[in-house]
Amino acid sequence: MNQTVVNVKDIHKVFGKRNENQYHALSGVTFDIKAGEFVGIMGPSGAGKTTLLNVISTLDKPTDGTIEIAGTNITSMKQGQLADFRSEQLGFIFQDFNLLENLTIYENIALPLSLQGVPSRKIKPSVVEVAKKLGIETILEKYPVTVSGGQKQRAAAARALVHEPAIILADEPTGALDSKSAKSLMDAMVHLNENHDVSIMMVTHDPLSASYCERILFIHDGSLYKEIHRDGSRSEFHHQILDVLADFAE
Ligand SMILES: Nc1ncnc2c1ncn2[C@@H]1O[C@H](COP(=O)(O)OP(=O)(O)OP(=O)(O)O)[C@@H](O)[C@H]1O
Repeated sequence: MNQTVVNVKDIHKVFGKRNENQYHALSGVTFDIKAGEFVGIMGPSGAGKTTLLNVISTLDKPTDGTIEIAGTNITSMKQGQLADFRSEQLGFIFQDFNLLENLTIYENIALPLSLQGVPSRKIKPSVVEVAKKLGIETILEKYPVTVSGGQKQRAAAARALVHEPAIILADEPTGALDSKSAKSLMDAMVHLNENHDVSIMMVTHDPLSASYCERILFIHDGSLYKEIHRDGSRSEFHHQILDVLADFAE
């Protein structure tokens, strides 16, 4: 049986103080992500996707409910412990790459390990290995400004992966990429997921990027609206996704 990497149980998030205008951004969301799964989170604007990602990322606390990541209950952890947990167990990929411009691609990828105090002789093999997995081993000495958007996002993916986190959390990773770079990033993510057993949770608005996932959770008005699995081809799954999104437009 597959191990559970993320267990989200009856999560609520209420913004605003009691007696004021309160907003229920999440209302009882429950789901699991198993080790080695590639799960997409979709839903209309304002549905609660970013709020969900923030509470799973430990960047915000749910008002109620529990979240376990790699067997640890993060909802009961203190701030200091959370920072350590985040840097050891989570890998992040954002829309805008967040690479440091004055560091080389190599130094950017090495950053999570440098911050953890890993000696540099141990860092090098890890950086080279992850760069090979993402096909960017030839640009390691370059600076971000000199490489393409697609290469920057692969470097960001390598940085998210170098410390072997329990899960990669991606927020609109293809949002700033042209369609060719987006396709090659999604191919790279599928390769990591299928050949290296990397668990990924990705929030996206883009049905084509989402079609690379194995399973999509649709959030609507702070609740889980629907869940679909990919059984056939990617193009069939793409159509299934578009059908669910059409429900929201009605
Ligand atoms: N700090 C906050 N204070 C009050 N309301 C908030 C706060 N953060 C988010 N919200 C509200 O919670 C709801 C869910 O927001 P969220 O950003 O999670 O949606 P989303 O699905 O990620 O939307 P988008 O696709 O537009 O990014 C929105 O109505 C938003 O206005």
